[in-house]
Amino acid sequence: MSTEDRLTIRPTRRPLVGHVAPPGSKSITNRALLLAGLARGVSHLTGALKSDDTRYMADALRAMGVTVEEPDETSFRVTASGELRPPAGPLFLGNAGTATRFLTAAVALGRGRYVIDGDEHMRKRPIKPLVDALRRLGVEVAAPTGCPPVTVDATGRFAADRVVIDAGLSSQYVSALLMAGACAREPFEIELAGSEIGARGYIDLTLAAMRAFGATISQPSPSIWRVEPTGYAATDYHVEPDASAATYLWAADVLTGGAIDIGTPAAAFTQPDAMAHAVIASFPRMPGVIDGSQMQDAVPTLAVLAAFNETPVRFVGISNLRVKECDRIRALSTGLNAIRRGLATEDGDDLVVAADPALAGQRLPAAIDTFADHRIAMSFALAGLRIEGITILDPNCVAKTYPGYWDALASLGVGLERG
Ligand SMILES: O=C(O)C1=C[C@@H](OP(=O)(O)O)[C@@H](O)[C@H](O)C1
Ligand SMILES: C=C(OP(=O)(O)O)C(=O)O
Repeated sequence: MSTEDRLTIRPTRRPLVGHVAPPGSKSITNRALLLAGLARGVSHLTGALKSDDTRYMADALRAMGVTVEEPDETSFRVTASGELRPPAGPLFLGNAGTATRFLTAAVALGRGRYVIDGDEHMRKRPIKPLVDALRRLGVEVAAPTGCPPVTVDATGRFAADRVVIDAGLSSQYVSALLMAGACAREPFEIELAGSEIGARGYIDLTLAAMRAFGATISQPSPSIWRVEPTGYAATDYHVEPDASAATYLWAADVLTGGAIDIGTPAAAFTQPDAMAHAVIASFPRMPGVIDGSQMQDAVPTLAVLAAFNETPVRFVGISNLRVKECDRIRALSTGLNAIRRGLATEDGDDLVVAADPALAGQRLPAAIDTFADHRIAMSFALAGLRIEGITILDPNCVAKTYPGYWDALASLGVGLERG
């Protein structure tokens, strides 16, 4: 392993104080990029995230004939014809779940062959429910493993005007169908199989972005959405900061008794992970049971914070953390137990964190395997603020959604040692 592949955090002896703005929201940037790519005309996106996940989306759109320019570090100018042309080769989307799922549905209304592929992690993340739904809509789709690569042979239309989808594994399947739906020829209905869906807030983000690009959606019942066949209108769109990224800064603040100003009040976020702010604010008296289903990407942050809580915390409603960038329940229990054996237990799909405020100030050398998962890297860095000897392996994986994370910690005075 090269020295670039490990980063040791030096515990901070003083409260972290300063101003650090999280980057633009990954979820909203990738929605806005796609919708701008499906619109006819020129859209300007500001406040956007530039990271691996959004680069994969932008490059995929470019490969399909959309002009995506980058006037500055937080803006995109997207010029599109309203059609995604078949690319010359497979679209490689790394481990970007949003780009992979959203594009799979969007290209199903293109004309020709599109191959959606990703890295070895993405090739283990399920997409079968979305593929099956597209097949029921008459689209020729093949995904032999139930995960990418996905080959779509599209004819420009859906053969049916409604589809039922099981979104138990990922809400992104519903968001993908909703965004594609406005480009169908007829009004299009999407119904959830079962009323449960993790992180419904992501569907609300999708609807808000679609409406900003001119779509009309109604909701005849909590589990049915009707999308009118309006297509999309190019527009100027501002992306709010990333709430999941904000959770690390909120947690760093309470862990060090600091005063970190992230520039956006928690109540101003529209993303689901902003719900984690109230839980973080309750530290060191976090609740005994935390339902992570509606703020899934914040669970790694909360789980590492829980290690320093006054009382144990059980995380429930998190089963689909097993099919994120890695099996996050396993990665969290592995990392916490590497710090101190017995600190975390997997109980079925629950994660139980045995809190121990006395961890703070100790030297407990641990090399944290991040499993190439940005959120595992970013959350375990929080442990390093209070415990001496925490080394993050593969720290550059934060580039998926927050390339400036280590610089942000350094700007607050956190000591970081490469190698
Ligand atoms: O729609 C979105 O932008 C997202 C939905 C969630 O995924 P699932 O719907 O797969 O749970 C979340 O974990 C992911 O980071 C972003
Ligand atoms: C689950 C995540 O990402 P995605 O599904 O978009 O790859 C995440 O960012 O935590």
